[in-house]
Amino acid sequence: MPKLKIEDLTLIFGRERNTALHLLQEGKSKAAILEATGCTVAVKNAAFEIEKGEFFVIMGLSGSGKSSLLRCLNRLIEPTAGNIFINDTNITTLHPEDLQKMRRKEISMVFQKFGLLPHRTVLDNVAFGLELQGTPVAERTAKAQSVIELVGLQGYEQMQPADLSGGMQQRVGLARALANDPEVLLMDEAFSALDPLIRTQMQDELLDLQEKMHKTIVFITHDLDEAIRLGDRIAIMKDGEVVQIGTPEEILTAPANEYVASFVEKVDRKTIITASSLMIEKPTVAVFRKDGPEGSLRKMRATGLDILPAVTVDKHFLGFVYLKEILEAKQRGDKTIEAVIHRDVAVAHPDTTVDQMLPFIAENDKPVAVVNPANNKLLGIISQTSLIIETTGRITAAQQETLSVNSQMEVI
Ligand SMILES: Nc1ncnc2c1ncn2[C@@H]1O[C@H](COP(=O)(O)OP(=O)(O)OP(=O)(O)O)[C@@H](O)[C@H]1O
Repeated sequence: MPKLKIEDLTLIFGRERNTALHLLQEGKSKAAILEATGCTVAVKNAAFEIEKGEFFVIMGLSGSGKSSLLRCLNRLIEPTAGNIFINDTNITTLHPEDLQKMRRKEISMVFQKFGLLPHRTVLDNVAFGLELQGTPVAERTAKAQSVIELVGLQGYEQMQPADLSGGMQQRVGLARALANDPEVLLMDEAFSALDPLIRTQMQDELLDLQEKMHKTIVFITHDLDEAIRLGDRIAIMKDGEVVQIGTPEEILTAPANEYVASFVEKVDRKTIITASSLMIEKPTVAVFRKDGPEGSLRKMRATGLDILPAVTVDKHFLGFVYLKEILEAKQRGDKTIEAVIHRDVAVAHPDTTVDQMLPFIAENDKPVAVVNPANNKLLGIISQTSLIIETTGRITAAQQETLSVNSQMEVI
C-alpha cells in the first residue's frame, strides 16, 4: 500500500470553479477557462503514488502549481476534484475533526519563510504543536528537546528566532515539524530562502536525518539540482500538470518533453548518470575461456569487433581479449585464451557514476566492463565512445564509427 495516493486531483481558484471544472473536463485549455470564467486552473488531473519512506520531490517553475498541489495533500486548500489517500484513508471526505486528528498524527509541514513565532523561544516554538494538542509540559519539553538535538540546535533552546541565522531558523522550523513525529513531512521550498552554502549544508543534513527517520517526504523546489540531490523520485510540473515522474537518472536520460529537457540541460550529468544507463546491456558478445583462440576468432569475425570481454561459463568477468593477440595465440598453437586475457582493466558497478569513471577514459579504445558487485558477473559493456560523449558532450568522426560498431553488439 502506498503511503500517499493522489487520484485525478484538480484545483481551481475562482468563484465559478464548477463551471471551470466542466470546461476542463470538456478539454478546454487553461487559458480558455481563465478567459471564460476568470478561474485559474492551478492543478490539473494530478495522479501519482508515493511510497512509505520515499523522498518525493515536486519541481517546476514559479506558478506551475507545486505549492497548490502540496497544500491539497493536507487539505490546507480544498481540492476542487479528485481523491487523496493517506495510507488507506480518503482524506478528501474526512470530517473536520477526523481531518484534524489525521493532520496531528500523520502530517507536518515546513514552510519557506519558517513561520516561527517571533516572541517565543526556540524550545517553545518547537513545542508549539504539542502544546496545541494539549501534551503535558514535561512531555512536550522532553520531545522538543530531543528533536532540537536531532537538528543540531542544542544550546540555542532559550534564544528567540530573530537571534538566529536563516539556516538555524529553518532548523527550528524542521524541528517543530518533527516534534509530533509525523509520518509524512511536507516541505514547501524549505531551503529556497537560504544562501547557497547553507542551503547545500541543509540538504546534506536533511538527507542524513532521513537515513535515520525514514519519513515520507514531499519536498517542493524550483531548483533541479536540489531536486536531483534530494529526490528518490521527482515529479515535474508545468502549468498545473505533472508532465513527468521519474528517478533523477530517468529524468536526465529520458526527459519527457522540451520543457523537462530545458531544465536538464543545465545539470551536471556526470554526477548522476550511472554505468547502468550507459552500458550495452544483456552481456554483450563475450568469449568464454573454454572457447580457445579458434572460437574467439569466430565470435570476433561474426561481430566485427576486435576487443571482446572474456567470461567463465557462468559469466564471471575475467578481462578483455584483443584480436591481434588471439591471432598470435592461434599461431602459437595455444589451446586456451588464458595467456592473452587482459585482466588489468577498468571495471564499474551498475551504480558507478560517470564522474567516478573519468579515470577510465583511456587514449585507446578500451571498453569498461560493468559487473555485478555481488558476484562479479558481467552485466554489460560501456564503450569508450559513450563514456567520452557523456563526459565532454562531443564526439569525433572516428568515435562515431566505433559507436556504431559497438551498437551492433548482440546478445550471446
Ligand atoms: N489563492 C490563490 N488564488 C488565485 N490563484 C492562485 C492562488 N494561489 C495560487 N494561484 C495561482 O495558481 C497557479 C499555481 O500557483 P502555485 O503557487 O501553486 O505555483 P508554484 O509552482 O508553487 O509557484 P511558486 O514557486 O511561485 O510558489 C498560479 O497561476 C497562481 O497564480
